[in-house]
Amino acid sequence: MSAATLNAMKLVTAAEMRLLEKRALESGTSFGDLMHNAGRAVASEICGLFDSFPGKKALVLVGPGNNGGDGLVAARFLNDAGAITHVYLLAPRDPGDLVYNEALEAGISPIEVESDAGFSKLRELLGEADVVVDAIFGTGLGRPIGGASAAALTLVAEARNQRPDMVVIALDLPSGLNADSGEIDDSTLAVDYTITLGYAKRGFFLFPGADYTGQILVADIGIPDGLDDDILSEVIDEHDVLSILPLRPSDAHKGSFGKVMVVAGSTEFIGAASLVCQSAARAGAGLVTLAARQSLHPVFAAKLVETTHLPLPETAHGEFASEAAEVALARLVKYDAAAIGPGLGQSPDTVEFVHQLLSGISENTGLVLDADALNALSLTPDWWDIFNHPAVLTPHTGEFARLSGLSIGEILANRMEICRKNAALWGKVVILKGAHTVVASPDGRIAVSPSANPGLASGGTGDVLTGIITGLLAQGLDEFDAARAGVYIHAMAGESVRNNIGDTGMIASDLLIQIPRAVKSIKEHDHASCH
Ligand SMILES: NC(=O)C1=CN([C@@H]2O[C@H](COP(=O)(O)OP(=O)(O)OC[C@H]3O[C@@H](n4cnc5c(N)ncnc54)[C@H](OP(=O)(O)O)[C@@H]3O)[C@@H](O)[C@H]2O)[C@@H](O)CC1
Ligand SMILES: [K+]
Repeated sequence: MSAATLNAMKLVTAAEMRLLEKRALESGTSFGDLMHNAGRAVASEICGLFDSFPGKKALVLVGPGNNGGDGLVAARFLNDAGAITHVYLLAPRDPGDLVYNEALEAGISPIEVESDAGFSKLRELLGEADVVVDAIFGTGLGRPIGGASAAALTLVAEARNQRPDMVVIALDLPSGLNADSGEIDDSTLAVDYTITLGYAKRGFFLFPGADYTGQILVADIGIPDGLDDDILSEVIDEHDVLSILPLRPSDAHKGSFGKVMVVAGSTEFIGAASLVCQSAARAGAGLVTLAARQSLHPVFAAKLVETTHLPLPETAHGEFASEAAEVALARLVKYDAAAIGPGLGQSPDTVEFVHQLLSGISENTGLVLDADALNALSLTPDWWDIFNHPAVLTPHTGEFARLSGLSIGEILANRMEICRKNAALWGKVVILKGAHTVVASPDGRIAVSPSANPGLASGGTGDVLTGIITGLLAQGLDEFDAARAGVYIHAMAGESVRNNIGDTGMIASDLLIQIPRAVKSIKEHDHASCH
């Protein structure tokens, strides 16, 4: 979770970055200052990566636009810091270009792109460089990369394979990575570090781009404070989570931490209900009750000893009886939050049961809908016009496709933007699960998980997330806070398991005991950082 160590990290699109730049200029900062700050900050970050920097060999690949301009400034500061610095120009710079002339004055002799296809000079430099900076294209890329720039990037990738010690840095972003969608160009480099200017870009947390950035470092380029209040996307951060976690007063009793009802499980999917109940309790809920069909009760009663039980009436065929929803609703008025859906199945009687529950549930009950509750909703066209209870929806990509009518390809092409738009349309907090899970609020806020853990791609881990969020809702958090804190705690629990056993063979039950440990670690981290 390397990104989690960064301070609250806002995420911008290329258009938002241009807007922030415009605001900075309007508030009196000059573009020259921004570029100077950018190049200096990048050089300073690079120096900090080495125990001793003087004498190191730095190669800066410079493109035609302002990203290349930043590269020229960075080269000057790397030179000042004692590096043997070479600049390789992939396109001619304007003779009147200030930063180009400053580089010349500092004694740097830029090397013009070679006209022969062999790139012998570039190969020679790559054979020796300790650090290579990709300053070819930034947010202004307008078409696929071709010609000398593509060839140069390919040569860097080859050199990097031969000399793994060589450190490759992307300035602002790896050339060819789309700042908004995370799409990449064929020649985009998978770098060791991305030193990004002012703000991290959304595309760093979207695939395939997320696999290309290496560690992300955000360089301060002097955009004045207070200009980014309307930037609503960010990476979920430990300090934010700490600030929203419920307090645990010493004189608490079980009622202090809220009551959760879990409506889940079927003959086929027994385990889902257990995982939700245990996760809600592990997230701190005071009391968890499982409402499941009565014939399943003996199994659950043996397995879930801390949970209380509400057996629901069923038919002779093992389906929910028509009065089952009424029984659940009568009890639900005493509960603070409910999780509905995991492992319920999709038979017509179950769908009818879910519809009855959702149409009768009180506004005061915090609600998390997952799995078969989402599938049941999807069966009603324009379901969001009818079901207007506030709720957290936790779809994976397939469930999101059913809820929205979009194809999986359309969703994967821009998960953040799609999630944001649909959260607004549906009037719900929506969690689009996957690597770098996205949480979107109807008011436009987006929170992204810092974690992409393949170990979590196994059955039941989503049920654990649902339980955690419902447990947090019961303790009084609002939907968006419960969702982002829940996603973060779930990710931390997953990282702990991965650290212990690796990313293969992790099972959802492994996460359970890690939930309170994750909460403890968040609280202790704050304690440590205060002293
Ligand atoms: N925002 C901020 O606050 C600050 C931003 N800063 C920096 O500005 C960067 C954005 O700069 P930018 O707009 O000049 O774009 P950039 O990526 O350098 O390239 C554009 C050039 O490339 C060209 N071109 C495009 N595609 C091409 C292709 N496939 N193949 C060949 N050519 C291609 C295009 O020319 P054209 O399309 O007209 O042919 C144009 O000449 C940003 O990433 C950051 O580093 C800082 O300096 C200061 C503060
Ligand atoms: K770049």
